[in-house]
Parts: sequence; structure tokens; C-alpha cells
Amino acid sequence: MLFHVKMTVKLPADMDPALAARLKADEKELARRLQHEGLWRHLWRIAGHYANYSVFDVPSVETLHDTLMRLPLFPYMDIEIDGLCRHPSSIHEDDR
Ligand SMILES: O=C(O)CC1=CCC(=O)O1
Repeated sequence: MLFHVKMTVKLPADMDPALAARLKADEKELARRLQHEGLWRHLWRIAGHYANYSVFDVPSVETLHDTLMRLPLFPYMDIEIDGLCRHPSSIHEDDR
């Protein structure tokens, strides 16, 4: 199942810079692992915003939920999710 996910990061202005740096480093490590594992298919910065558009390929809504909750920055993100299905005019046969 494919999901389009928008993540907007909202770190508190008074957060300890060392904690922010650690959360970002941990987030990067997990994000890269999930991309290597194929769950996190796309990760794009939204120009001009501390936010990203991502596409996740997961077996269930529960897996998506659990994966997002594991993200170190999860407590500091607004998350919007849209389920995706194949468009009949798409030429990309491999899209699921
Ligand atoms: O910077 C972001 O958009 C939040 C984030 C998601 C994966 C990552 O490494 O940072």
C-alpha cells in the first residue's frame, strides 16, 4: 500500500540545541534505513519549509502508523496522510 505523507517539523524554539541535533541525527539514520528497506520510497524537501513530502510503501495502515511513531521527530511533527492507488492513465506499470 502506498501513502503520500507530508511531515512538517515544529521544534520548540527553546529546545536544547544538543537535543535537537541528536533527534535530527537519529531521524536521518532511521530514515535512511527505512529507505534501504524499501518502506520509505521517496523523501523530498518542500522548498522553503522545514517539511517534507514522502511516499511510504507498507503492507498496512497499522505498519504506516507504527513506522511514523518510531520516528525520533514524531512528537514534533504535524503529519498529513493520503492513501494512493494506481491512476488508470499512469504509464508506470510497476507502481503499486
Ligand atoms: O527534515 C525533515 O523533513 C524531517 C525528516 C524526515 C526524515 C529526516 O531525516 O528528516
